[in-house]
Amino acid sequence: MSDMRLVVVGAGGRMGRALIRAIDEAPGITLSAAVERSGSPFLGEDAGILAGLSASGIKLTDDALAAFAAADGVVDFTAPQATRAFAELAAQARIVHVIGTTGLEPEDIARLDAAANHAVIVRSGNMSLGVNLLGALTRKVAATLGSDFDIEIVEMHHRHKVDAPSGTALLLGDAAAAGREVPLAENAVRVRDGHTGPRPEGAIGFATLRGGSVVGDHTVIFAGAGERVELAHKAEDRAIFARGAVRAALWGRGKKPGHYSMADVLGIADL
Ligand SMILES: NC(=O)C1=CN([C@@H]2O[C@H](COP(=O)(O)OP(=O)(O)OC[C@H]3O[C@@H](n4cnc5c(N)ncnc54)[C@H](OP(=O)(O)O)[C@@H]3O)[C@@H](O)[C@H]2O)C=CC1
Ligand SMILES: O=C(O)C1=N[C@H](C(=O)O)C[C@H](O)C1
Repeated sequence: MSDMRLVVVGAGGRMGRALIRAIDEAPGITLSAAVERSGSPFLGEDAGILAGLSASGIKLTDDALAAFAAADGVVDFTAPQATRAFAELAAQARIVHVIGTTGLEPEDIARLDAAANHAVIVRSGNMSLGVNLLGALTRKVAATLGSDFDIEIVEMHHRHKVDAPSGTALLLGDAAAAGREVPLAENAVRVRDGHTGPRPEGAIGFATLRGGSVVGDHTVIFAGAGERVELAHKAEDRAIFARGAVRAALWGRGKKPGHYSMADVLGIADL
C-alpha cells in the first residue's frame, strides 16, 4: 500500500510541530500539507524548518479544502471552533480525522457523532499509551473500591493551556464514573470556591493547576477512611501524544465510518 498522506492542521502550534516531527520519523506515512489559520504569521514557512527538521518543501497554507482533497487523513490539535469546521471538511473529503483538540462541548461531540456517519473519526483527550492505560486502571479501581472511597482528579499543565479541566482529567473522570456505573455529568464537581459545604456523596472532584512548562501531569486519588490509593501519569514530552496520533491515523485508514477512541486503536477498550 502507498504511504498514507497526512495533513497537519494547526501546524505552527506546540502539537502541530511535534506532529510534523512524528510523521517524519514514522514509516508508511507522509506529510502532504500543513495548515494554519488565515492571517497566521507562519503561512508560507516551510513545515520541516518550523518543526526543527530540514526543509520539507511543504509550505504552510490556509487552504484546508485543497489540502484535505489531496490527503488520506488529517491530524487536528487546534481549538474547538477550528475542529468543528475541520470535521465538516474531513467528512466531505471522506478522510480519516484524528482529533486531539480538548475543550469540546457536548454539542460539539454530537456534531462529530453526525460527521462520523461518513468519516472515520478517532478522538481522545489524550493520545498517549500511558494515559489510556491509566484510564482502564481507573475504571477497574473505581469499580473495585466502590463509593466508600472519594475520587479526586488533580491535573497540572503549562501556563499557556486555555481549557480546564483538561481533556485527560475528563477522560479519567469518565473512566471513574464508568467504573461506578454512574454518569459523570451528574457527579462531577469541576470547581470549588467559598463555603462549599461538605463533599456531596458520590462526587468526582477536579482540581486544576497551571504554571510553567509542565507538559501534563494527572493523578487520580481514591481517598478512603484511613488510606488513599493514587494512580498517576506524568507526560515529559509532547512526542508521546504525536506518536499516538500518527498511530491512530494509520489504524483508521480503511476502517468503516465511526467515532473511535484511542482505547480502540490500542486494543484496550475491553481491558
Ligand atoms: N489529545 C491529546 O493527546 C493532546 C491534546 N492537546 C490539545 O491540542 C490542542 C492544541 O494544543 P497546543 O498545540 O498546545 O496549542 P497551540 O495553541 O500551541 O496550537 C494550536 C494551533 O492551532 C492553530 N489554529 C487555531 N485555529 C485554527 C484554524 N481555524 N485553522 C488552522 N489552525 C488553527 C493555532 O493558531 P493561532 O495560534 O493563530 O490561534 C495554533 O497554531 C489543545 O486543545 C490541547 O488541549 C494537546 C496535547 C495532547
Ligand atoms: O494542552 C495540553 O498541553 C494538553 N492537553 C491535553 C489535555 O487537555 O488533557 C493532553 C495533555 O495533557 C496536554
